[in-house]
This record gives sequence, structure tokens and C-alpha cells, in this order.
Amino acid sequence: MKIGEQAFRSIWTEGDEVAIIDQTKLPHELKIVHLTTLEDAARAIADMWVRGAPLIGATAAYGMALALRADPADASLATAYDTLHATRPTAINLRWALDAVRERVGRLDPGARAAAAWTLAGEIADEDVATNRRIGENGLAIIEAIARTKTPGEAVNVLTHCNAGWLATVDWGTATAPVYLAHDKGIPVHVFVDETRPRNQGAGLTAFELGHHGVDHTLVVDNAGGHLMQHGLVDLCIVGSDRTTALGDVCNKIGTYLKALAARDNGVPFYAALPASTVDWRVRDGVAEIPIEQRGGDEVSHVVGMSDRGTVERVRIAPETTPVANYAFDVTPARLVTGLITERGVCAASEAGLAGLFPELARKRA
Ligand SMILES: CSC[C@H]1O[C@H](OP(=O)(O)O)[C@H](O)[C@@H]1O
Repeated sequence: MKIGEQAFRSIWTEGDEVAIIDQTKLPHELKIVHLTTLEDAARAIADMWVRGAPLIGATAAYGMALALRADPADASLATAYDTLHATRPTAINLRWALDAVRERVGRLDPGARAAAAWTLAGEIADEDVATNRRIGENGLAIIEAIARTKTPGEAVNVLTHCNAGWLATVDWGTATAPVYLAHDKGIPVHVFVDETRPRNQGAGLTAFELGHHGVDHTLVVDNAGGHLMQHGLVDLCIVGSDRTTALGDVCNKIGTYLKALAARDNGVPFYAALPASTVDWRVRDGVAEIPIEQRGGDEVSHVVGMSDRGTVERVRIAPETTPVANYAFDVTPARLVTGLITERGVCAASEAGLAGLFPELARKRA
């Protein structure tokens, strides 16, 4: 998507280096970072310079290629896999991408591995762009159906949580792709953007994206969603996913579950938008089985932002002695999910729904 007049992906190559946008600096600074080693890629994921399940997967695939360029031996391949896999536990695209690279290169002569991994990483990135465009087209139909119930010029109001935009993927985003396509088609659309404590991906990333694309949006505190829905101000919730189970439970940024509860209580359709690479076919009970990342307490006890003096500063908002728990994700049970918007269509959040769209994948894991 565009930042100003310049088109960007969230990750790309420059020669034999991997270029990313350091998302911890947005929206105040557009900082491009070049990854040249396995350690660079691992740190970029762990420290959330890049984040979002599909982008984590693409970055990890390039990280494997960088590792194999330095040392293509079996031990190096294994170390690279383990190092990258240990960066963050929840988004399944990480394991999906690492498995894809290991499967592609494992049986090759070591001398051919780095190039094959680099090529596959590029394919994963390109396929993610195409996949998200298809997710957008499938989700667009939902927005269009709501638009037909509106008076001419009246906007469809979408609420989203965290950032499941082009910055969470290689391009287009998942939850935002239908919004971008609706906007580009001239359908009036407005987005309520959950700020999404504690990392504020909504305030700093989704608002940044939507603003640069010209999509009407309003930033709200995370806890406003229920009020907005009670007052009929939300027509549709679309969120992303970090891992969706074979039965349709949706693991996503902390707070998503509460939004789904409010949506159900107020009769608001609640969709998750995700590619097949975000489905964990091995998991059936998301609440019981999906590992929920716990990050450092300083992400909750401190906030980072631009001071009135124009400098980016980090300030403490809780007493130094206060213990902090920082759960990064929660799981929305399938029963609260209206549907899953995928690259192959929209389905029920159920085993039958997912198997109907992806029979070959459901069978493989059965
Ligand atoms: C398209 S996946 C986006 C997904 O990832 C975010 O988590 P994080 O920023 O911690 O990587 C959030 O759960 C988004 O919905």
C-alpha cells in the first residue's frame, strides 16, 4: 500500500539483503532496516519490528535463507529453525513458514539450500499479497451487502482491533483488505480503530495505514467498542487472526474476545479475516491448546509517544512497585464468530466450514 505517494510492501529485498519497516518507530518515523543475518531476522520478530502472523512468517522464511547463506549445513538449518521458532509462540504462520522452508531445502545439497530458501521466501511473500487481495474481494461482498441497506452516502461502519492491515502482512492486510477494496470502489466506509493496548497497534499502525489510504476512521479506546455497538454505531466487526483452530476458534490480539462478546450481545456480525496459512489444523480447542504469549510488563507500565517537544519519549504510567501481567492474545470461541473470511471464500467458523473450503488441508491433518 502507499505511504504518501510511495508504494510499499512491509518486507522486500534489496540485493541480497532483506528490507523491512521498523514498525516500532511508526507512526512518528519511517525507518527502513536491512536484515543480513539470522540474528537480525530473529530480533526483528521478537522485538516486533515486524509483527502480524503473515509478516512474521515471511520474515522467518527470509531469516532461514540468511542463515543458510552463512552456513548451509544440517546443524545450521536446525539451529535457524529453532532460533526463529522461539521468537514468538502464538502466530502459527511462523511454524508454517519454517516448516515450508525446511521441507523445501532439507533434501537438497547444502550448496543449493540458501538460494532455494531465498526463492521460497519470495514466493511466500508474493503469495501473501495475492492471498490477501482475494480475502479482500471475499470480504468486500459482506460490506457491499451492508451498504445496500444504507441510505445513499451513508457509510458502512466497521470496527477493527489491533492491526491486521498491510503492515501485519506483506500487503493489503487481512481485516483491512475488504475495507481498502470497498473504499477504492467508492463505497462509503468508516472504521472505528481500537487503539489496542498495550502496544497500540491500532493507534500507531492501523490509523497510520487508513490515513495514508484516505479511509475515514476514528480512533477509540479499546473499551469503547461495547458502547458503540449498543448505540448502533457499528455495522460489522472484522479482525485478524494469529492462529485459528480446525474448529474455527480465533486467536487474536488481547481484547478480541471481549469485542466478540459485545458484538454477540448487540447482534453485530463478527468476522475474522485470515489466510489458510493461519489455520492450525492440529488444534481443535483454541482456549485449551493455543499458547498465549506473555510479553514484558514494561509494555503495560510504560507508553511510548511523541512529546509536545517533538521528541519520542517513553514514560511510566504505573508505580514502579506494581506487578504487571501482559497477555498478548486471547481466543474467541467459534460460537461467537459469524464467519471466517478467507482467500477461498467466506465460511462458518466450524470444522465443516473450513474443511469445505480447504478439504486437502483438513484431510492432511486429520
Ligand atoms: C494479520 S495477523 C494480525 C494480527 O497480529 C497482531 O498481533 P501482533 O501485532 O502482536 O503480531 C494482532 O493479533 C493482529 O490481529
